[in-house]
Amino acid sequence: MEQITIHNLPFKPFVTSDKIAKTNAFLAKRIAEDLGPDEEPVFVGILNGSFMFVSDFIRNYPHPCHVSFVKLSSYKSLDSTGVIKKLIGINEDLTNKTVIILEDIIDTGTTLEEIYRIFNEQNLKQLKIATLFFKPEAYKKELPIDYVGLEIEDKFIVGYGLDFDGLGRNLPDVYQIDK
Ligand SMILES: O=P(O)(O)OC[C@H]1O[C@H](OP(=O)(O)OP(=O)(O)O)[C@H](O)[C@@H]1O
Ligand code: HPA
Repeated sequence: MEQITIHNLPFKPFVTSDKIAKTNAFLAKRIAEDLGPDEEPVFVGILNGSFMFVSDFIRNYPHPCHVSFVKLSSYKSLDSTGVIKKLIGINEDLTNKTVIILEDIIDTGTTLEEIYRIFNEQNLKQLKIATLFFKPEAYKKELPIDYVGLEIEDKFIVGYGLDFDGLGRNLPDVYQIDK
């Protein structure tokens, strides 16, 4: 893998698609073991970034499950604006359901806070959070994160669904800003 340029900024290879695939399998196995075969969880992906993760993750999930998406948005560029908008919500009734949120990345935790606010209003059986990437040094909240794929340093990444100003989501591997 070579260094790449997106919007004039250099990015270096960081996590290969192979490592991502292994991490997905590990997360799905752990969640399946915790929930067991009869739970029928609703996996909820947070758009846009999570679309690739969700699609690969659920292929590794061995038991019956549902899949849905919500769209919230805060990031405009490299930094969070801190403003969250809920653009698409879930229509189905989640009362008494086990909901597992699937995030591509938890960074400052601003989005996660909003997720807890929205889903705690519904009378769920349980709410669990799974994220492929987590930046512990950037995380500013106390909210629990149940399943973490990979802990990473506090540097901007792109690829595998994650974008930098709209570009880079299609990259199968993940790249880290090189500066
Ligand atoms: O912990 P935080 O600091 O809130 O950052 C994490 C959020 O940022 C990204 O979404 P973004 O708002 O960029 O929207 P996108 O998924 O459409 O790219 C990512 O997909 C997470 O949802
Ligand atoms: O490092 C990141 N890359 C892309 N999107 C993001 N959203 C929060 N952190 C990131």
